[in-house]
Amino acid sequence: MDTTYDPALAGEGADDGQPLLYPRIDCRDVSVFYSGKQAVFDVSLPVFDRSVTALIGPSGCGKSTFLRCLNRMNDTIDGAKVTGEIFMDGENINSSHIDPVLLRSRVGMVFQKPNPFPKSIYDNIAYGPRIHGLVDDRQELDAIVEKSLRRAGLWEEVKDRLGQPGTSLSGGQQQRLCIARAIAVRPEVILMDEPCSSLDPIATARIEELIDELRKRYCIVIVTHSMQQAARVSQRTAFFHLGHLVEMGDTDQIFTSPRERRTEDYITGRFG
Ligand SMILES: Nc1ncnc2c1ncn2[C@@H]1O[C@H](COP(=O)(O)OP(=O)(O)OP(=O)(O)O)[C@@H](O)[C@H]1O
Repeated sequence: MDTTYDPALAGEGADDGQPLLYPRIDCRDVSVFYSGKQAVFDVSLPVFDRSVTALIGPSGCGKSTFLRCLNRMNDTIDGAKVTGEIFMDGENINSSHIDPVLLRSRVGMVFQKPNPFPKSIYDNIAYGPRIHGLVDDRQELDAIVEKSLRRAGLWEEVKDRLGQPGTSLSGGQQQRLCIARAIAVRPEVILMDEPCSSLDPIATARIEELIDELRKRYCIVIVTHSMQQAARVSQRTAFFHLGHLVEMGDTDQIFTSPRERRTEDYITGRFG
């Protein structure tokens, strides 16, 4: 499928029966500094809707730092400064009138290590919809909890133990719980920072299947150390090196015929 970025198509549906593919997020000249030291350099890239974008590159190249720009998580880091523009549905998310807490409900995040709240399975999911005022009564809340757990592929495993602590689940189940928690507040975008790095191969395969299912509804951006994972789950791949975006393209193209020598060297294991 051709996903070449065309600003003229932004916000328009495809007319060929293919999934809607337009930039949900458009990053322009994004740089990040930690206490004045630059970690990300002038990165411009589109992030398409209803698809998975993988950020790959050697350790320390700025993948996680860049990911955190997309929901302003760098705001929470002392000394971090972000410049450039990030448009989401045409609005610059760094504008002073954007409420970062609301933004983070639209742009959910799943971390490396599953981090369920010290609450029941039910309350892990119910917490977000409650504080964001998304529900009027218990019935509606029950429905959101069930729907989110179903979408995260966890419902059948936990429906009879919703009152038990989220931390009583296995690592893979906890990660699916965290994904369900992100989904519960009806995000448009889901950011995942190495979501499988603490999981065994079976739990990893389960999360990868889930990501593939979720991409039909959401815009997903994933940081991964695993090139195999990027190749399996993503449709677009961005390769970072030393804080620079070296190359971005359709995942097939990046892995079979990269344009840049540095990308080729990385994916063929010559460095990294
Ligand atoms: N909170 C921070 N304070 C200061 N420097 C930071 C901070 N977080 C990251 N950095 C620096 O920014 C650069 C990019 O780090 P980042 O974690 O984004 O890279 P990464 O590609 O995600 O690495 P990894 O794959 O190892 O997780 C590194 O030089 C790192 O040391």
